[in-house]
Formats: sequence, structure tokens, C-alpha cells
Amino acid sequence: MIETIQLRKRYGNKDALKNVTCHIPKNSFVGLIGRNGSGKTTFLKLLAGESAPTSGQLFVGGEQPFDNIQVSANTMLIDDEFNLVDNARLTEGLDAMAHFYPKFDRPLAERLLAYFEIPTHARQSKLSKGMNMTYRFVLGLCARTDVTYFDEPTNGMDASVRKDVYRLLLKDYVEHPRTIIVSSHHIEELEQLLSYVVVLHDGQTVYVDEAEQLQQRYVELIGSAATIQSVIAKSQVVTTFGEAPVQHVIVPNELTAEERHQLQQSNVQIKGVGLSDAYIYMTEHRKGGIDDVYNDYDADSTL
Ligand SMILES: Nc1ncnc2c1ncn2[C@@H]1O[C@H](COP(=O)(O)OP(=O)(O)OP(=O)(O)O)[C@@H](O)[C@H]1O
Repeated sequence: MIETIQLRKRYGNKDALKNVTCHIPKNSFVGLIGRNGSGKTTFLKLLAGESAPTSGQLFVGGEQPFDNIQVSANTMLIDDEFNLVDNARLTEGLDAMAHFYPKFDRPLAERLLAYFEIPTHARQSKLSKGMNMTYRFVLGLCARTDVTYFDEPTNGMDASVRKDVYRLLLKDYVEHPRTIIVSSHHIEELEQLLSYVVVLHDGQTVYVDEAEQLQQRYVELIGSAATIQSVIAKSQVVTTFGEAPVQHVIVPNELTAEERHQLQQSNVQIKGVGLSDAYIYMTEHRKGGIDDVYNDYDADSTL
């Protein structure tokens, strides 16, 4: 469905995306994850045809999206700027959606807005930040375009709305399968939904595959630090946390049978990791974590 090869986007003298190569199968529910500034928004804007790549190839349903009416009629990008009609009342926004998107489910949109207590006679510009994002989310969901991109859709929503929104997204996706890409920093809220994950790091794809595979990249060893260190080479350790004597050591899921045996014999627990943790380990700063920064500062300040 979506195919990119060495996709690059340059702003001035800076590469926002420098090498994005990925294949996303049709009807996948995709999590687009990456740290601040890794290129998620830039990538979604390219996919939605809102900007043109600097170089590389990009196809959505076999078409190049930029300046392509056929693609835009079947695509929605919902972000915190989405606004179909300037200074319109929500009812006018619903009218416009029905006009542009033939599969728009207006009755569902109206029911959802009533449920979230968003007044449809109000002007979009007068809604609170969270309500505005919920309104945009409802439009994106009910448009039922073949491809829908949500860029940080839950920004500004309270915890209970966020929960409803993800539940809703899953229900609607199951009833009406289509390709959905959601960028979010709250992966833990999303991880039950995702079938596929794209991880961007510093403008490059560092992971494109099924969500489950990402989780299986690492294991957590829990036990005596000294025992773990006697079995596992230092170079294998991704990160360590917790205080001695019981520590948590994260390593790639590449333990040999012999290593597993030795660890188990020494009462070291071997545990799987969650998706959001796996992502953090994958993109962790290699120069140490926030503790090191704080400790260095502390040491300097006492000189
Ligand atoms: N219009 C622009 N002009 C110049 N630089 C830009 C522009 N848009 C993005 N960038 C730069 O491109 C890089 C990627 O930005 P982008 O917004 O795509 O990242 P992101 O992963 O969505 O970040 P965040 O998680 O913080 O929203 C950043 O370094 C950003 O400063």
C-alpha cells in the first residue's frame, strides 16, 4: 500500500528526513514512533501529499501523492492544524466533510460529538484545545478514507477522552479495515492496537515491521548484577537500571542456550519487554541517560 525508497526531505540546509525506506501493507494499523524531531510530522506530510520529497521515491496505492487529486480524495491527515473551513461552525465542517468524502459517516460523527459534549453550533476556533482535537479526530475517523494519518491525535485530550478515542479507533478499524497510521509519544496507550510499527530515528527508518517483532528484540534479566555480569558480556548490555544487589539488565534477545541455562541456574529471571520499552531501548542515547547528565552537573556544581 505504502512504499518509500530512500525518501529524503530537506528544509534549507537541514535534512528532516534523510533515508526513509519502508513498505507498509494495505489495511495495517501502524504506529509511527520516534523521539522529538525524528521526522514523524515531515513523513506524514509527505505521505499525505502536503509536501514534495526532495529526493527518493514514494508511492501510496501505486500513486505519487504530491499534487495528486486522486490520492488526496482518499487520504486524511489529522493534525493540530486540520481545519476544513476557516472560522466555520462545526455543522459547516460536517457539511464540508460530507461534500468532500463520500464515505463520511455523518450520523456517527454527530453521535460522537454529542457523546463528547462538543457543541456543533460552536465555531471551531472557540473550542478548547482538547475539544478541538477530539472534533478533528471524529472527522478523521468518520471520513473512512482508504488511508488515514493521525499526527499526535490525542494532544490536549484528557485521560478519559484518550481512552475512549483509542477504543473507538480500534472498533471502527475492525468494522471498516483500512490503512491507519498514528504518530504518538504515548505508545503504551496504543500498543494493544498496533499491527505494524515504523520507528524513525534522526530522520531514518530504524525499524519497519510487525509490532510483535519489535517487542521480541530485547529481554530483561532480573537478578544479581554480579551474576548477570559474569554471564553476559558488557558489550551486550543495552541499559541497566535498579539498585544492586537486584538489578534489571536489558540485552538483545540473542542469548545462547548456554547463557540462558547459566542465568536460570543462578536464579536470574528472564522476562520479555513491552513495546514502548523496546522502542526506548532501540533509540536510547548511547552516551548515558538523564542520571548521568544530572550526576555530572552535580559533580561540577560542587567543584
Ligand atoms: N518547515 C520546516 N522548516 C525547517 N525545519 C523543519 C521544518 N519542519 C520540520 N523541520 C525540522 O525537521 C526535523 C523533523 O521535524 P518533525 O516535525 O518532522 O519531527 P517530529 O518527529 O514530528 O517531532 P515531534 O515529535 O517533536 O513533533 C526537526 O529537526 C525540525 O526542526
